[in-house]
Amino acid sequence: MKILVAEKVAKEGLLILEKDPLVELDVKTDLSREELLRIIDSYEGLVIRSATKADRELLEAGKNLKVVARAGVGLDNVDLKAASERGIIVCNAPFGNINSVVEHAMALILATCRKLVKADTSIKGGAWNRSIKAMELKGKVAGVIGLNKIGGGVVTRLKAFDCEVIGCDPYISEKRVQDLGIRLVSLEELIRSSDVITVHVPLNDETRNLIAAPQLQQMKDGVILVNTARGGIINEQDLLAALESGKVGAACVDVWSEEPPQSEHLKKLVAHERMLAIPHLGASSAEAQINVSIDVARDIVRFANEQPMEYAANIPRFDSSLMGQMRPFLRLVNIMADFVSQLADSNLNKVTFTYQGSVAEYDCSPITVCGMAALLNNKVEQDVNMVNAALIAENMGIAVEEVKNPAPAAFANTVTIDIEGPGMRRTIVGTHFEGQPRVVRLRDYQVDFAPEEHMLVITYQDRPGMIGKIGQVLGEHDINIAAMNLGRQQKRGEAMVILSLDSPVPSNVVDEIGSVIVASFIKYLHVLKARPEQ
Ligand SMILES: NC(=O)c1ccc[n+]([C@@H]2O[C@H](COP(=O)([O-])OP(=O)(O)OC[C@H]3O[C@@H](n4cnc5c(N)ncnc54)[C@H](O)[C@@H]3O)[C@@H](O)[C@H]2O)c1
Ligand SMILES: O=C(O)CC[C@@H](O)C(=O)O
Repeated sequence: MKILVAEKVAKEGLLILEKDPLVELDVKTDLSREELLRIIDSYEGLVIRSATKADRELLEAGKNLKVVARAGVGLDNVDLKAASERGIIVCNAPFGNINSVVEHAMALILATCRKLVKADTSIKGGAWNRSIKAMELKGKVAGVIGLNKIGGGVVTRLKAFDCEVIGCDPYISEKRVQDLGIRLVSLEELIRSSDVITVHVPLNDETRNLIAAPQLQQMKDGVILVNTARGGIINEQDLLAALESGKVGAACVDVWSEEPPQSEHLKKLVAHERMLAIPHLGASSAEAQINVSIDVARDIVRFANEQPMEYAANIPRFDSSLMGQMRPFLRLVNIMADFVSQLADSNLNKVTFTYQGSVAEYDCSPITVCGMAALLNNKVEQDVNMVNAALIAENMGIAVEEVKNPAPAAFANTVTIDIEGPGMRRTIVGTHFEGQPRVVRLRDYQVDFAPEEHMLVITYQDRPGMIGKIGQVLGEHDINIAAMNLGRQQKRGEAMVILSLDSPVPSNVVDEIGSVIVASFIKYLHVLKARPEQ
């Protein structure tokens, strides 16, 4: 798998990639956008930081791309929708640089309160200005917007400075707020009451311009504002105006809507005397760079080795503590979907995944998506995976339903896939027994077989000698039967036989068996997903 590392990442991660025999590594960190667009189609993986825009244009040019790894937290420079449509997995390193940014935010809050940069510039200019007045945090109100990883870390540090910390985050749990031990307030209240405001939310349509002229207007006179999250969350033009009017006492910005800042208003903002301007250095500690580089490298190696990735952002995944328990169901549903999709010869209108037993107590969406991917892979030209399965089903007008029933049934846990199309319905029920996937119902027949790579499914009118005839035809063509399962509802009624074979069954042999026993249905299935795991 050819991987392009397009931005500088720490050597610790590169070493991990170099060591993996399945990875071929190219480190090219000085490419222009045009050069990158020209060569990207020869790579299956791309590693970036925040400077490379993995937008639709780049992802479309990367015809062979399978994974884009962002060595850092923010995914705002990656078009997740475009990646998902193309089945490209996007992963990041959501934890590796958190501590670095938390400490950075604290350093900037303190440096701004203490006017340290002004003091430094003044003494370096030969002055001895002891009239520079700082503001203490003690006794002040510090407002933290966004209370998860970085915001939460900033809250804990701020509390050590004896200030009242208040926070705003409409999506955080009560438990998290209790653990942080702060007062949760509305954005309006935070804005009105805080002496210092620090921003830690992602940049998206909801948070772009979260703080603009109307909010700045409601703030306390002389408020201190710090943004280490993303440029654009605080409207930069409005911030400049508020600094100029004196409404904002001082500001510190680490992240910019344009990096590096080029436009006139940004240059003016950078140059403002009460602005501490930083060139996006939140994650630039030695420790953070090693962490994120290792995190993305490990995920790429997992991907190359067909192991579940830890930090894939556009694949539904289990909590890592559940992975061991749930992985057998992924294999089971993969095999069942591969099997049953080959029994359906018309378009699909609806697919229902039913989970019965204790498995239904968990989030089953990763199993459903995995099953949909296996189903659709047999139906469409495009390569379908867990990233694009839901989108492709939606585009094809296939309704996907998930039903969960935790009540115990005959088997500890079962998965049922019902597929429906015009005048067609197929049902398969599976479980795993002693660690092996088994099919326990097909249509309305109770069966019990372990799916294998080569299988024959036949229904016919039950009468003596039929099994012998099937065996004879297969024998004449040197096809060995590995296992046989017979399902029947009543004596001499319709019977279903499912054969596992050691080799493929050519279509002329299928036709011959069909005519010898006058089969009402016969189909050879090549169940690729049932191949033994490596
Ligand atoms: N300066 C840097 O170098 C650097 C490095 C890493 C991350 N970051 C940025 O820091 C920010 C925070 O990162 P994180 O890892 O803590 O993210 P996170 O996803 O862990 O937390 C974000 C929090 O913001 C909350 N939120 C979302 N919308 C909100 C809204 N409208 N109002 C209030 N809260 C809202 C979410 O509920 C969540 O709790 C991101 O923008 C990220 O890109 C910057
Ligand atoms: O790559 C960087 O240094 C910036 C990273 C940071 O903004 C992030 O989102 O993790």
